[in-house]
Amino acid sequence: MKTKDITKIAIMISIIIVLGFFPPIPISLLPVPIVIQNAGFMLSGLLLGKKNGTIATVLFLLLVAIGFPVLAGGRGGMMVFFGVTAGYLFAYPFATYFIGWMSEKFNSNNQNSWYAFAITLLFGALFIDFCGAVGVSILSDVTLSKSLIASLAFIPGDAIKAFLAAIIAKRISNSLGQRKD
Ligand SMILES: O=C(O)CCCC[C@@H]1SC[C@@H]2NC(=O)N[C@@H]21
Repeated sequence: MKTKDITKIAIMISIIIVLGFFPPIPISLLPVPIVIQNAGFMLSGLLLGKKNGTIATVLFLLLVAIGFPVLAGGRGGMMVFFGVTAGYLFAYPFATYFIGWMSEKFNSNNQNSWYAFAITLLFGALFIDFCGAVGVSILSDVTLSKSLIASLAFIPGDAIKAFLAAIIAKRISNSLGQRKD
């Protein structure tokens, strides 16, 4: 792996950590808060692609697992992977991979923001919210149907994050593309 790739991965992990500084907002419908940090996994796939993006996401989750309090709300440790939000955490690397894979295959350099938005909405929002809702129903006393219906509350916010991630990815890809190094 090149130094450039390692640097990009390190920067992306830092971005995901910084996004975790925004305090989670609890909702009454589910024992799962609104967070900003999930936008980091969208950006990871769009900007770094399937391989490096997934490495960044997995390394971030490893930091969480070994106890660094870098998850939204300052949480960390193995227990979060058995907690009520575990479905979301396990979905994050797959979402990053799918976003990276689809954007590399059909939208190199994130030139078409609408396409980037569509795949980010599909995998970064709907897929994660679905896996998370299934996890909530397994790991709490909320039924699957209630969990799925309540998860609809996340969709507007996650759609806005997907839209912003697509715009940011295009701007960054454009400005890096213009550099001569
Ligand atoms: O930090 C955690 O333990 C995971 C939190 C997961 C929150 C999920 S991510 C998708 C959906 N959108 C949100 O804003 N919150 C939930």
